[in-house]
Parts: sequence; C-alpha cells; structure tokens
Amino acid sequence: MGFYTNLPPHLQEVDIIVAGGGSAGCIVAARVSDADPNLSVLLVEGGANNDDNPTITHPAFLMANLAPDSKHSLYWKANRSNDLAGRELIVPSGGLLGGGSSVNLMVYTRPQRSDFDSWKTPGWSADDMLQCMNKATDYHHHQWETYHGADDGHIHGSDGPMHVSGDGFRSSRLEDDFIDAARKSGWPEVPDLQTMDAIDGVQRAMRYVDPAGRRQDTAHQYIHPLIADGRHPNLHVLLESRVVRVLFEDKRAVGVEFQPVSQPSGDNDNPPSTRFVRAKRMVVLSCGALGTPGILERSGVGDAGILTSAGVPTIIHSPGVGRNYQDHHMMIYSYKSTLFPEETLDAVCSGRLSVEHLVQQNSGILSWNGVDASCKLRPKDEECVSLVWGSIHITGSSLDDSPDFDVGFFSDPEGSDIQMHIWMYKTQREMARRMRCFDGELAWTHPQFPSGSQAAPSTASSTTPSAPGSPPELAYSDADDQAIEDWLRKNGGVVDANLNVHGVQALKVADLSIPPSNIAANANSAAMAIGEKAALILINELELGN
Ligand SMILES: Cc1cc2nc3c(=O)[nH]c(=O)nc-3n(C[C@H](O)[C@H](O)[C@H](O)COP(=O)(O)OP(=O)(O)OC[C@H]3O[C@@H](n4cnc5c(N)ncnc54)[C@H](O)[C@@H]3O)c2cc1C
Repeated sequence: MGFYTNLPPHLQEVDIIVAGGGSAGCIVAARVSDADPNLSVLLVEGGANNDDNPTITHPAFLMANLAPDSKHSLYWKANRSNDLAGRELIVPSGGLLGGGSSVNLMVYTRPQRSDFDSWKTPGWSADDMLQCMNKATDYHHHQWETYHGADDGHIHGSDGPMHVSGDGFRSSRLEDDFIDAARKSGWPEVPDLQTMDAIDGVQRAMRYVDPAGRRQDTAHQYIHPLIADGRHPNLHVLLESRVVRVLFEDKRAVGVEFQPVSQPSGDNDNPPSTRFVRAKRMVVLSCGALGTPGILERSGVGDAGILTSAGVPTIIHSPGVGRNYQDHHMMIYSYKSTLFPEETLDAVCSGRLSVEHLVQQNSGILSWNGVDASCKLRPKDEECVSLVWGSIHITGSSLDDSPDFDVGFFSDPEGSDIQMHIWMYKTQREMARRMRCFDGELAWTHPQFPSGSQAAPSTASSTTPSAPGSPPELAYSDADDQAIEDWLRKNGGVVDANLNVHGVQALKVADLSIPPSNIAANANSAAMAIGEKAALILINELELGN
C-alpha cells in the first residue's frame, strides 16, 4: 500500500524518518529504501499526494498551483519591510508530495562551477556535485544542439530518473525572436549554458519535462515507481502530516512529533493533538529552506535567545539556525505583443481554455511550461555585488505561530542588491525592445518613471570600503586565514560536511537550507543533487545493502 494519512499501528517505529517529501526528501527516501530492503523508511510529508494530478503532470497548468488559494503551495509571509515600500512579501514553496519539483516552472538550469566550489566543503566541490546532478537526470539532446565535441556524456546525466528535454510544444516564432533580439543587444546564443562554465549568453530552454510532455517531479520519478513495483514494502509515505519537532533522548534524535492536517489547529487553551513516530537509526529533515529552520528551533536547536523568547527549552545553542536566508529575487515585467493567442499561455492561464477541454483533446500545449529561452548574464563586478541575507525564526512553540521572517531583500545599506535589479531591468528591456513582436510595455508591470523621462539611467556606484586607519597592518599566514574561516564556519554553520546537525546525534538535514551561499541558477538541480549526495552519505555511513 505504501501511502497513508493515518499512521498504522505497525509503523510506530521505523529505521529512518525523512521529514519533508520535496525535491531532495523524495530522493533520499527512495534511494535509501532501495539500497536495503531490510531498512524501513518513513517519508512524512505535510501536503497531499501528487499522484497523477493533472495540474501537476501537465506543465501548462503550472500557474494553477501558485493561485492564492492553491493547496499545492506553502506561502511564507515575511515581515513588513521599509526596504520594499512597506510591503509584506509572500514567498511560495512547494506544499505537496514532490515539493518544489511539483509546482515549479520546470526550467532546467544548473549552478556555475564557482557556486559549488565557493562552499569550500570537502566532498561538495563542483565536480562532486556534477556527479550528483547527473545521477538524477536523463538528458535528451535536442536537434538544435551542437556540442562542438564538448559533451562526451559527462556534462549531463544519461540514466537518472528525471528526464530533461526540449521536446513538446514550443512557441518557435517567439523563441527565435527573443534569441535574435538578445544577439542584437550583445548576448550571443550559446547551445548549452548548463555546463557549469558557460555564461553570458542566451539558450533555447531545456525543461524538466519528458519527451511525452509530462512534468518530471521527484515524487513521480523516484517515489511512485517504488511504491508501485511491489518490491519495496520497506518504503512508507505518511501524507498530510506536518512535522512539529524532532524528539531527542540525551541529544540523540529518536523520532518526530507530527500534526495531522485534518486536526483542528487549536489555541492556547486547547492545543492541537499531535502524534509521535520513532526512528531507530536516523532522522533526516528535508522541509526546505523555509521549513527546516522552524523544525530545528521548535526542537530546541537554535539560538538560545530566540528559543527562550519563543518558550522553547534549548537543547543546543546553534546560532546559525534560521540565519543567512538568501533567495533569488524574481521580478516580472510584461510586454504587449503581436503574437497570436495560440502562441502564448494566456488562454490557459486566464481560463479561456478549460483544463477538461485541453485534457480531452490531448492538446500539444499541455506539455508547455511557457519558457522557450533563458539566459545567464553576469554583470561586471563594478555594476553590482549582492551579499544581502535575511532570516527566518520561530516566535512560539506551535506550528501555527507565524514565523519572524525577514527576507532581507534590498536591505544592503550600500544599495548593491538594488543596483543588480536596476541592471537586470535595463538589460531585459533592451532585449525586449529589439524583438520583432514587441508591441510596447504593459505599463503597470514596469517602474513608474517621471513624466517626460526617457526612462534612463541610474548607474551603480562603486562601493569600495575606505582604507584602514594608521596602525600597521597585521600579517596573516595561510594557517591564520584557515583558522579564521573555520571559526566563521563553525559559528554560523548548522551541519557538517556529512549533513550532521552540530551538537546532536542521529539528525541530518538534506535540503536547500544547507548551502553556505546561494547559487546562480534556478535551484531545483542543486536541491536534487543535495538529495542524491545525502543518500550516498547515508548508504555509506549505515553500510546499507552490505
Ligand atoms: C514557484 C516556484 C518556481 C520555481 N521554478 C523553478 C524552475 O523553473 N527551475 C528550477 O530549477 N527551480 C525552480 N524553483 C526552485 C526549486 O523548485 C526549489 O528550490 C526546490 O524544489 C527546493 O527543494 P527542497 O528539497 O530544498 O525543498 P522543497 O522541494 O520545498 O521540499 C520541502 C517539502 O517539505 C514539506 N514540508 C514543509 N514543512 C513541513 C512540515 N512541517 N512537515 C512535513 N512536511 C513539510 C513541503 O510540503 C515540501 O514538500 C521554483 C520554486 C518555486 C516555489
């Protein structure tokens, strides 16, 4: 059977609990349960099953999962921010089995080599992570690609569960138009921008969509096949059950407390009823960059001051938990075009074409995610450097206490992060203006320039720090530098290179909350690589399959 919304009596204790069934969590649970049939694995997911749900499997319905009332996404409300004109930003993340991979835009992009190497963590170099990304993917080369002999089969994966293709519906006229306009703006077409080295160009987009037009999410590609094949009775998935906290005995993780979604939330006088499940060998947290910090803090692992204010007894003072939140800022500027309606996703998104009609007709447009070209453009150093971090912390011990969530966007006192956006705005606008189908800006999605302005220029200013004062400079040896780096890492870090949470035993984290710094790409490939890496670490440590 494999899927439950009520934990059956025989599953009160398992070997491994994976909390959170998203991009990384599904991979961890599937790989370790497949490695050893004697190992019982329980994946606990807060959201619903995604199995064969048409709004998930058909790429064209992607916007339905991001509607304000969608049960497929979680919406994290940030604090009101003066840096954002007084707005309370909402950050979405996946909220059902498959997590972000079930609701994302399916764009296949990968980090740059320098992103991984800058983590400076043994075992997590760009070469290590390339192997993990490739383990997850089966890349279908498209007819337009010419590799100049570069791809000897090692750049992209060829036998992983997640198919990547450029097949299915494409709005070819628009795609060619954009690529041509980018070239006129000085950005050439590059056949493959996902080599981890290529940069400064535009590419015809590849997608996490298989050649038959189905979304590739980690639940459909890793979990469902194992549950269906009848050979993995050791893999169990508990759905609609939100993990509240990790249970500890003598600082060893021994299970989790969870709250079935069907339970009323309760209040101070009548707290919601919760349940428990025990893990004999390991608990792995994989609830995402916004979900995992709260679980750690409710469990007593976090900054002691924050835990005390929230009424949670401290088990380990770990000041890095919930700190250093970084994200990709996404701005959408829209343009009017001379395209025909069938060359856009408008009719699907607006509801002019119904889901039922399109599915009945098996329409080709169902396979389309609306992204036919993408680019990776690097501004010059003097144009911007963005190093702004936010944070997310609990304010109370219950799942329903709203987090204290500071996105940190645009909060750099030097303004470097906003300069990045100004650069991006101008760059994309020059491309759009060079497209043949360009028919003007959709004004309300653009900045409101003063009347009479030609919408010009605000240039980035160099923000070189002032020179040090009069004392002679200290001389540092390489070993001194390493010592400083180690101290900084320990002070801010939450997990070690094997994903163990500092200060406790039998607890690991495997999701996008662990990277020391952000990556320059859409994040799904990195999240999946973390899942593959975590599985390798667990299989090795627990000597599974031997
Ligand atoms: C709208 C959107 C569009 C995106 N587009 C792209 C794209 O085109 N290409 C790309 O590469 N990347 C894209 N991304 C990013 C990418 O999908 C995510 O970065 C990635 O899925 C994160 O993986 P994760 O494993 O860290 O977390 P998630 O995939 O978010 O997994 C976390 C899981 O934990 C569950 N959970 C949370 N709290 C609890 C709890 N208390 N108890 C139990 N379960 C819990 C959630 O329901 C979820 O299933 C997009 C993301 C979003 C939100």
